[in-house]
Amino acid sequence: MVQDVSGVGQNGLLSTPAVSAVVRERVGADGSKANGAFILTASHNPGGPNEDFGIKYNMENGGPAPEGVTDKIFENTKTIKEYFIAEGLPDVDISAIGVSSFSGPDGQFDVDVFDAASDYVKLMKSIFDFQAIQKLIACPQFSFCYDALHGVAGAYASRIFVEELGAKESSLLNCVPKEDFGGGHPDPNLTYAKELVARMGLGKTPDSNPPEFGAAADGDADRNMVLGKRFFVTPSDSVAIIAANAVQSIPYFSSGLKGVARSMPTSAALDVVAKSLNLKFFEVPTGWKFFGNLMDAGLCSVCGEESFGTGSDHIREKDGIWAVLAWMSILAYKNKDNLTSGKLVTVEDIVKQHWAKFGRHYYTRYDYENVDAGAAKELMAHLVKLQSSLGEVNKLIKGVRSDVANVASADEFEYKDPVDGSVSKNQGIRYLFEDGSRLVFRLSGTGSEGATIRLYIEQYEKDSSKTGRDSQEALSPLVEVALKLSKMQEFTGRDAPTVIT
Ligand SMILES: O=P(O)(O)OC[C@H]1O[C@H](O)[C@H](O)[C@@H](O)[C@@H]1O
Repeated sequence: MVQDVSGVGQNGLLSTPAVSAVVRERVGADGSKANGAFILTASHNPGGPNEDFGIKYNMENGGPAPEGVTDKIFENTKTIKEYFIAEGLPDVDISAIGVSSFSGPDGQFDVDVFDAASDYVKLMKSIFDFQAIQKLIACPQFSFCYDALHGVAGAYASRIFVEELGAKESSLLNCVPKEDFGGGHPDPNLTYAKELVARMGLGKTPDSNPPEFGAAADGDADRNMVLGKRFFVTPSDSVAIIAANAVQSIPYFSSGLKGVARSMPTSAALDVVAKSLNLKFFEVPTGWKFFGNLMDAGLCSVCGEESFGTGSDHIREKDGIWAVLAWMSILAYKNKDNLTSGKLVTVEDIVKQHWAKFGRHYYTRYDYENVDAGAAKELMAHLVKLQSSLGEVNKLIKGVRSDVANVASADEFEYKDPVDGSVSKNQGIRYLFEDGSRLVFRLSGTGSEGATIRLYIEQYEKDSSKTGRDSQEALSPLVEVALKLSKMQEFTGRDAPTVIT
């Protein structure tokens, strides 16, 4: 949050006593005039007159608004006294491409309906080697299934996977976008993408011959889940594997990665890749907005979140279809010499080879949804209080599980943006163990009822002979410790999480 800011805003826009934001001009990236693009500036004076520096919020990059801007918008909403509703707006046929002109009270206005999928296909073709992916898809041993969960990804999936890359129509599952998502919950995870999970051989009554590669998207297609035959790839592993293979497999990255980034609760699998490849690395708070500044400053090429978001600097949001094309590119590259004969390198092989080289981060997330908001706050306060006496914490841990390492440090995650200097506090409670394990507790910022407590559990295993365990089993000692430490049941009344991923 920006503090101690001097100056008075102009035009009355986004101007508060605490922060002044000035609409300078509407300009495009190349300096040309552009509609609806704002460059907001605020001056920041943290340490006295000599340390004054400007903060530039570049809102035309298409990314989510940074905290400094949303905070100011929120402040301004408190002063709204009235709003107007336009009645009698003409209907626009959004199924027909072209410009429709209307006359309004202020004269003629145009509505331009364009085909976003064509623009997107063009962009993807400039990033990936479509010919290499076509060859993979044409290979008789390869099979693929894509589940759009009746979200918007369906429209893009048939254009890209079927029309451009030659996949069979039958590869597409739930790819007709529906307003009600066909009655399902369009969340690409093992709980909600049930049909895909079963088809990939991971359900209770699995298909007998699952495809080699499966993927799902959420309702607005910005998130993704990647699956192999009877195999789940955690989002944390997915971003690490994409980063490790990007330069060889994806033409867009052929000259190297500028850097990589992950959100704090995402596992440290990416950190290990960054270290080994000597890449710039950033750990940011949860929320895609934090990646945008890094990308605009040329510091980050690939990033990801445990919440099934993966992306790159081709845009300023996560991109579910991009992630699937990235995986297809890796599969195409790894199989380029055995598409006509021999056994395919599978998704599972790629992940296991990655673990053998970099070690494995066992990882799971427990969600406690719709918990009483007061109880959730108390639980978090309890965990913060505990952080001041690590001796007591370690005694407690040993009483629960003597095989769990000691906590080496504990804090509330705080981030200072390296580009604009803004500081984001209280971004999750961390307990960091001597063996590299982590427990992270956060309150969800997106839950719709009561509070959602998220508990992230992670353990690093470097010994390649021990990377093949079931993750829930490997993590069970740490889970036990986390539940006792947080007094989860005492505070929330819950003896089990709502969702485990
Ligand atoms: O706060 P949570 O419920 O964990 O949600 C966190 C997620 O919220 C949104 O979906 C953002 O776009 C993601 O970037 C973020 O990871």
